[in-house]
Amino acid sequence: MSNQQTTRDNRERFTYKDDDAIEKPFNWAQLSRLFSYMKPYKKQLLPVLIVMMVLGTVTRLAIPAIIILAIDEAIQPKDGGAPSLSKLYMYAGLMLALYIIQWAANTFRIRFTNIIGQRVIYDLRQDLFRHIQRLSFRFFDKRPAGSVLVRVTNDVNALQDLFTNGVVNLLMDCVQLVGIVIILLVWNFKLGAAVMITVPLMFIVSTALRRRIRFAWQDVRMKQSRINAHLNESIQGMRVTQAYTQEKANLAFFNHINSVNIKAWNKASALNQAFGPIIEVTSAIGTLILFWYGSHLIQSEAITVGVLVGFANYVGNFWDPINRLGQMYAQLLIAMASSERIFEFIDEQPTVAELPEARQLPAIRGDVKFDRLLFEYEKGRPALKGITLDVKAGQTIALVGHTGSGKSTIMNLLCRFYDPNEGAVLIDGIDIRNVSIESLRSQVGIVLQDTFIFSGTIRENIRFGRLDATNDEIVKAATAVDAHDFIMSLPDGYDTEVQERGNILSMGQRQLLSFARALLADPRVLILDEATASIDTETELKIQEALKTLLAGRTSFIVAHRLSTIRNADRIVVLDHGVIVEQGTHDELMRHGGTYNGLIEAQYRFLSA
Ligand SMILES: Nc1ncnc2c1ncn2[C@@H]1O[C@H](COP(=O)(O)OP(=O)(O)OP(=O)(O)O)[C@@H](O)[C@H]1O
Repeated sequence: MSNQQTTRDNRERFTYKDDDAIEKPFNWAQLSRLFSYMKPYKKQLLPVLIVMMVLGTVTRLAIPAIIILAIDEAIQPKDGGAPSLSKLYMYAGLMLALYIIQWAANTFRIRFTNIIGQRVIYDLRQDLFRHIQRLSFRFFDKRPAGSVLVRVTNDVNALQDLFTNGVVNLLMDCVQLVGIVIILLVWNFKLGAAVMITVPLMFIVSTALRRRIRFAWQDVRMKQSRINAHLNESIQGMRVTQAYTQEKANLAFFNHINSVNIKAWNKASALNQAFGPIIEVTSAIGTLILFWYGSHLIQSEAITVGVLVGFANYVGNFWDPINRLGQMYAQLLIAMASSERIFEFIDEQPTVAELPEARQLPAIRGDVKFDRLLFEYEKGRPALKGITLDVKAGQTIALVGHTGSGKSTIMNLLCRFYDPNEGAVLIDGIDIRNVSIESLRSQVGIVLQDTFIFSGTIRENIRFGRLDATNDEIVKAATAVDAHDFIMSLPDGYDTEVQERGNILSMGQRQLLSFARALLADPRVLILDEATASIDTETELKIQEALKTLLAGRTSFIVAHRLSTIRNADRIVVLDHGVIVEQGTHDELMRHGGTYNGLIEAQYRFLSA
């Protein structure tokens, strides 16, 4: 294979779906929704802001006026009198005072808006996380974890500048601009209008550029989002990458997306910088007009030198906010794009919704009935095709069948991670769609094959089953499933810190922890997805014993892989392509000589091969 070929393959190694480009620059409804997050702080924010903004703006606008007075009354008095040093000192003192007030007002405003801005960001992130936690499995099925992560981190961060100083600066710049325009026009209408004649010109020239800047930043955001999604996936899949020694190939792909990102960034920032010269040229033209036309007016004694100097000062101040507004425009666009992505998540409704009139599921006995369940994850591909099963409280049911036959799906419906397309799941005769999700899941426990261990101590990981459990109860639960000894052999016993996904624990140990967790939760109905990984015989025995303790007195459904578990079940339900094909005890099914018999014989053949 040629080198070139390899590079091309690497570029196409992973595919990430780009977000759609946003055509409209502004969506006012969305902007107002974004600003509604500032509402709770309105009362706190407004009075302080108004005072600080007025102080900042008035002092800034007053300084050139004092310069005019200093020239026209102290340095070269209009009435032809002698220059006055004492007056000059007075004006200088006044200017110094104004500068100090301006500095104090601005410093206070910036600190204050930073604090409020951070609170708004906090609220937004909190809102987003609260909502994401409510979303159903279907939502997560469709998206890589990385893309969800990026919205809670990067997209919310992108709003930071806007909320901390952006909005206030925008307001101040607008007020300052309007103030300068009014002052210039009132002071000398002709000169004012002449100086500002270049403004519409600048807007026309920059229109095309603004559009290009907008698309360029959008492109940068997409490229960054791709990097984030890939990074997340790479870190999560690091073991597989290293096991298959794919580091070099992955690096080549990363290099590709990384350099594409840099190119996009360079392009956008070059376009952004082109905005500066446009403003500089227009401001230079404005200044030329000012001095050319202003000196005419001085000659005809229509204005004084002081007025010309004051005008020059105001005109200088006039272009600063325009320049900042240009930059602010890019910031606003980024904020718009990010808020659209954030609101898309916030507007996503959980597909498994709680009825408004949902009642609490009373303490249950544990009778479970699946009534003619039909279910499909994707339209046209049914995963369950009419499942009916009646289970009495306290029974243990083993679900067996080929991979993809629908075992986990039945369990997903019992926990209400999804709702069936047709049919119903009843617990003690109550349709689980009519009760609150919390009251259901607090009585239906699930132990997954891939035990999830969170960062924290072993104790806290077990306590996950019931947050108000005492330390004694935790030890009791761990002892009951025979996890106590191994926990005590860890460096800090129950206080040993385990990292995300429990990397320091073995598979068997993780399973025992998850049993302890479930035992602590003490649900009436227990679902257990048995691990397929083979473990040593001693641990296997331990797990079987622990299982007995865990299952005692509960209605249990086990997606079973071990013959020992299957044999101990009250009933074995055999699934095939979303249909129950057989059910009965081990002996009955073996005698029957059907699918189950085939599965068991295949397992024996495999074990003795
Ligand atoms: N989140 C999902 N989105 C779309 N299809 C899915 C999803 N989960 C499962 N399926 C499909 O539904 C069918 C049943 O899957 P299910 O996970 O219930 O099988 P299973 O019997 O538990 O398999 P295994 O023993 O391999 O865990 C399969 O065809 C599978 O491809």
